[in-house]
Amino acid sequence: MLRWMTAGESHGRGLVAVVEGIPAGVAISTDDVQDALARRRLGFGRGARMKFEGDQVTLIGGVRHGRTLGSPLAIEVANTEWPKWETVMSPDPVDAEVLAGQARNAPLTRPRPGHADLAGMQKYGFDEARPVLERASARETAARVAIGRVASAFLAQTFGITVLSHVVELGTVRAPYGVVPGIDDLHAIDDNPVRCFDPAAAEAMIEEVKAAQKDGDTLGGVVEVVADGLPPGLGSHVSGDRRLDARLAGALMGIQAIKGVEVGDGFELARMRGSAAHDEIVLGPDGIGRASHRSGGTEGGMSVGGRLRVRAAMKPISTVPRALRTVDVATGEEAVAHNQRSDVCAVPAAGVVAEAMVALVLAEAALEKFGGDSVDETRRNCAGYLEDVRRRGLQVQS
Ligand SMILES: Cc1cc2nc3c(=O)[nH]c(=O)nc-3n(C[C@H](O)[C@H](O)[C@H](O)COP(=O)(O)O)c2cc1C
Ligand SMILES: C=C(O[C@@H]1CC(C(=O)O)=C[C@@H](OP(=O)(O)O)[C@H]1O)C(=O)O
Repeated sequence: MLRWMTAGESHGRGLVAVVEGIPAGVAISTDDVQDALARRRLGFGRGARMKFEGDQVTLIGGVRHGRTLGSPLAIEVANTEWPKWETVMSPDPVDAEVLAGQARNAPLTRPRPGHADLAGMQKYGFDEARPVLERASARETAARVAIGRVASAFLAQTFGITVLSHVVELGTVRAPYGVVPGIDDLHAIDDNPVRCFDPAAAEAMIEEVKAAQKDGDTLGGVVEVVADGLPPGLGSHVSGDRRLDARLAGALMGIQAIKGVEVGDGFELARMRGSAAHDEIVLGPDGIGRASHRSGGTEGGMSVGGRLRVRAAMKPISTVPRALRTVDVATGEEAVAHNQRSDVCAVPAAGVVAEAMVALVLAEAALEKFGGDSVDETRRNCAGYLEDVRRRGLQVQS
């Protein structure tokens, strides 16, 4: 069983993530996690905060001499900006007069449409948005990326699975539909400012971000996560909550601002006839397999083996510089939403977060299927299963 959790506020001392259930023997280092966090910070359109704030990784527990121990893994992502926020975000009580002198502590009473501000104030009984937005903020995704990096190391080292993402839509720009890059191409786009493999689309996406920024506006988009090398049989048809699709969708929808998920050709399939939509079953060189990959790699809530494709749609950033209408909850008067600064677009970063969530779900499903307390044991269990699949004349990679 794999379980995970994060804690920490956007302007707090730092974030903490704990993941339990990763087998012993996974090679992982502080640098690996630090590099994963650096990938999340990239992307054209992100705000000023990405430049001046730093993530400082400390592996607190669960790793010794570069290998996991099988015990809970705890990772701290400390925030280099903490000294500036130490008073405003102090966990301990602060003298009211001292707080009153802090400009950063000015009550945020003009909630932003589309953010968690107003709903959180309603639910938790706060008079202003700070106590809500501090946790709602996608800064928290740094902690998820940290443990996602451990999950992807486990997947790569145990099964040879690679999980990467690319941006398929940004604002109104769409990369050529249905063209899915190979894993090498996906590695190569890491340096691309919008993480889009199609040069013309990437160029248009950059222009679209510039135009939105000029207009004081924000953008969303769609990312696709590709996982290569899956064994068949992750997830199950037997109950809705065990379906791999359901778990992937839940994990991706759990990312801030993600409003839609599709597996494989998803919504496009809904517009096709059945004769064109399904992946026909054929005799391949290595046994019985599939002629196409429109399903995105799952049938009946189970991985079919090979490539998994899942997309997540991100709404435009809700802190719109050309601020939207709101009501000041302190005065009851119409106002414009508070807006200090914001990302214009964070779609490429959301792709990196989506990779982390997919890696965690796949690691969880793989451990359910194969068990094992060490990487060697999990690998052995998987090899025995795949041998049996092959013996029965079925392909292991569709
Ligand atoms: C990587 C990333 C960066 C984000 N950056 C911002 C931002 O700068 N400003 C903002 O208002 N929302 C930003 N968001 C979105 C908000 O966190 C999100 O809209 C908010 O938590 C409300 O949740 P909901 O959109 O799911 O309803 C970002 C989301 C992600 C995934
Ligand atoms: C700090 C991060 O993202 C933040 C996510 C975020 C939000 O509202 O979600 C709002 C912005 O912060 P602020 O409102 O303080 O400028 C982003 O910078 C990060 O991704 O590390």
